[in-house]
Amino acid sequence: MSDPILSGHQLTRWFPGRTHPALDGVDVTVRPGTSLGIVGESGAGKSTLLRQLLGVDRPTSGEIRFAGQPLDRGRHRAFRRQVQVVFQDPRSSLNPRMSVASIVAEPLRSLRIGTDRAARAERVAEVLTAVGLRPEDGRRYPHEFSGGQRQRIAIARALAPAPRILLADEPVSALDVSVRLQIIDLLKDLVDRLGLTLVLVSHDLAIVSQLCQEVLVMRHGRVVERGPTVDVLTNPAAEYTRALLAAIPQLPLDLMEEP
Ligand SMILES: Nc1ncnc2c1ncn2[C@@H]1O[C@H](COP(=O)(O)OP(=O)(O)OP(=O)(O)O)[C@@H](O)[C@H]1O
Repeated sequence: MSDPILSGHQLTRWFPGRTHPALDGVDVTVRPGTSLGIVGESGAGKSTLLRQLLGVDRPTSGEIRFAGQPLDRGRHRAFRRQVQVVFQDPRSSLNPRMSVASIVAEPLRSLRIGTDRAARAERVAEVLTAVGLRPEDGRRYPHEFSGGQRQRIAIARALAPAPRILLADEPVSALDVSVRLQIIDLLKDLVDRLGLTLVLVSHDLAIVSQLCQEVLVMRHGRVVERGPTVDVLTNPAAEYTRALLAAIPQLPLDLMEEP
């Protein structure tokens, strides 16, 4: 088995004024080329865990390691290039005053990738095409796009610096039901095509079952169950997982296939 690319060891996170920790001794291991889903109800600690893996929030105790090294000095350039994120709501994550091309090029500028404007413009056109938009869409502004297209723009921005790891926090839950499947299919396709490592937070086990090989079930800041998604969904060990499963109207038909 390959070494983890990203891992968290005994992560605990207390927020001031709270009587319980948001994370309580969580271990998580992400191996290159795999996909991990983090599920649980609202308040379980999923987003807090993702923010730790992204290095934007520090654990009260415990350690994040990236490529075998502790991330204790903060997010160094290689980390910021290789670990990118897509958030839930593209409306608030895209600056309305910037053109799509500027938005997508932003990580290239801040990470000083690409020597000149022409090289950056070429990369922007490339990633817009990869997410199903047109290079000329770069001249337009976020409000001119639908919710699903705006999430495609956010995904293009995340892909621009050619990351190895894509973190996604509820990437389809702000979208109309009709476009959710399109974005799930796009993520699936990109992960396969680019060999990305995916860590996906979702309250929805059905979405995790479509995108992730492994799943980690959280409750009250702790991991209650983990394992291959197919095993956890077809034969859940924890009562809590069974309750989450019972809340899904119908599991996808392809559940038994490898995602
Ligand atoms: N900045 C903060 N200050 C205080 N408490 C916080 C903060 N961020 C999160 N919490 C608390 O930590 C706990 C875990 O929150 P978190 O957002 O990680 O859960 P979640 O599983 O992602 O839920 P949701 O699906 O609702 O986002 C909750 O009790 C939440 O209120």
